Amino acid sequence: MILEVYNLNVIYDGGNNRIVRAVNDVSFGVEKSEVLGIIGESGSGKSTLINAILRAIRPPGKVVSGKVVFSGIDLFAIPIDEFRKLLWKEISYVPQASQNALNPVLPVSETFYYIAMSHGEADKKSVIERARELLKLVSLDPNRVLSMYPFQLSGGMRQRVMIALSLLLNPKLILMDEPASALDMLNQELLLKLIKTINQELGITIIYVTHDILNIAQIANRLLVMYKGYVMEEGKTEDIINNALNPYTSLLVSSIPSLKGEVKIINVPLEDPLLSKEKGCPFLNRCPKAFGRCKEELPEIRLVKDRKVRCHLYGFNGA
Ligand SMILES: Nc1ncnc2c1ncn2[C@@H]1O[C@H](COP(=O)(O)OP(=O)(O)OP(=O)(O)O)[C@@H](O)[C@H]1O
Repeated sequence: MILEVYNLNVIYDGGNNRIVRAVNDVSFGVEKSEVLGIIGESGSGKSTLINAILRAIRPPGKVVSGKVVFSGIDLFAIPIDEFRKLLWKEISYVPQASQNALNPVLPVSETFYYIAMSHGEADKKSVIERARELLKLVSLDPNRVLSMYPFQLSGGMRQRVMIALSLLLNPKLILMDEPASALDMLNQELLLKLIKTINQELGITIIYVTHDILNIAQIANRLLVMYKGYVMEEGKTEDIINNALNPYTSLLVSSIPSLKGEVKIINVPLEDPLLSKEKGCPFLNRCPKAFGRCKEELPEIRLVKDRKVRCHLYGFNGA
């Protein structure tokens, strides 16, 4: 395993007992060289989970408990400056609003150099040489792009520059938070192809966070399905797409028109964020299969063959 997350709990404390439990007892592992897709609708805690792994939760947010281990290193236990040394070099991050993440007053070449320099790579010539290679890899023309400022690049180009930047110091793991969300269809397709190349040809492990199951199903080896901060199901992409076990996952899968031939309209209003520790299943109010026990008891995560699922339908002897 390159990354292991154990029993992670993150809250946002809004005062007056308004506590949002954004990440609830989340545990999972990521194998070296795989693409893990983390999927869930808006507000399910995906970004909070990624930010927690990156030690980037700020007040009113708080990591209440949990442990994250990267290549044997306990990420929460090391001093923050040791942790920062791992960023870009070992773990890179492509943020959700990646289009706005580039420094607006620096040309692209200086951004590459700044990041390399802040990690001890002082030879500008070799940094720019590497930047050229990477820009070519992401299908951009280095002769044009290196001297351009972010405002001169289109959204799709900026996104690709960010991905090139994330590769600059040869990381082993890249965390991507909704990288395709602001792109048009064509750019989304190009991005997915690029992520496949990065994973398969460079052997880099990727965690890809999204609400778009159609996109993620094309590139992820495994999926982790989140709802209201809970992991509802985890398994191989193929198994989940062909035979979702949790009713929430079924709902997500049935929204893929090209795979299932129909689009189900979910006409149940979205719920408020989770404000208190719930008694029953987090999906109770929207679940077509809910029964008595679902109201009373939060289902545990159970192993069903090689799948993990949180649902009382699978509560007895892993049946
Ligand atoms: N700074 C904050 N203060 C209070 N609550 C927050 C804060 N950030 C996130 N939350 C809440 O935490 C929960 C999880 O949010 P999060 O952004 O992690 O979800 P998400 O799945 O990434 O959603 P999206 O795809 O919209 O980014 C939501 O209920 C959200 O309202």
